[in-house]
Amino acid sequence: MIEVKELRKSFNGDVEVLKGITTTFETGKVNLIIGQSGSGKTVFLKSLLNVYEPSSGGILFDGRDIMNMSREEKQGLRAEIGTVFQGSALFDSMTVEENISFPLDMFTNLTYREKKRKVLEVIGRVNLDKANKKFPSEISGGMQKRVAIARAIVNNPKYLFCDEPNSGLDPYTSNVIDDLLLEITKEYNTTTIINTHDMNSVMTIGEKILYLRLGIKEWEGNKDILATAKNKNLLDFVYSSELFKQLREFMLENDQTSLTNNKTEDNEKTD
Ligand SMILES: Nc1ncnc2c1ncn2[C@@H]1O[C@H](COP(=O)(O)OP(=O)(O)OP(=O)(O)O)[C@@H](O)[C@H]1O
Repeated sequence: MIEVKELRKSFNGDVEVLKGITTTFETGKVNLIIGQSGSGKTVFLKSLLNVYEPSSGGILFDGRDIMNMSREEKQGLRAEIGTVFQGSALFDSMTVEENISFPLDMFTNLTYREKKRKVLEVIGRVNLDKANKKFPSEISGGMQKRVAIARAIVNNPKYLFCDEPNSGLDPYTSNVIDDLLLEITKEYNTTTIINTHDMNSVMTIGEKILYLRLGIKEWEGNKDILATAKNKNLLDFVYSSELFKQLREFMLENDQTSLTNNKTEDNEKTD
């Protein structure tokens, strides 16, 4: 679990980008951060990772506040975090297998055989068995994402951070990646935090959704209550596309029908 308390971030004492965000991300859940461009999603994610030092507030990784950690403790925590950054950020000159092994080379003293076993295990998990000797330039964008995910989970992380994991992917491949991230979150019991612009992800894997606007937590909830949310800014943002607007109307209509049916059933029971 990651608890965020009154998190603030400004750069060079200038304009405040994060304006006191408080929230909780539970273990074993997929947590999505959404919001317009410039709302502070990346700064938020990088502050949690301590790539940016927060101006004030608290960030507790299962009770351990990163703001009070020594350099060594931060390094220890870093080994517990898997990251999938935009564009996959793979090393072009390394094979798929070597890319995935990288965190094990960096953070562990495992033997060559142990590393190999772990690497092959996650390669199997993300269905890349036939690509392990290939270079990133020889595989598709979707496969590159799967390599990035395999690399992020190879060291059994407690926390998984993903920045726009679907960017540049077609809708089908995006779904495959979403499903994989959800499955991995359950299997590895990670606290998963994903920055996304993908409304399909929001509707399908958003176990928790945090909506940021102008550096403020404007709304939080989950995909099941999104359709009935009342926050106008959130609705304008999420349902800005005609397709999602229609989907919401359909969901609300169905909700209304089921409410009416329930009422009738209740009345019948009392009659
Ligand atoms: N290193 C930095 N120094 C100064 N200002 C920054 C820095 N990084 C981000 N900002 C500012 O913080 C604000 C939020 O940026 P951020 O990248 O977090 O937005 P975002 O919600 O992730 O947008 P997008 O969806 O386009 O990626 C922007 O106004 C941006 O200019």
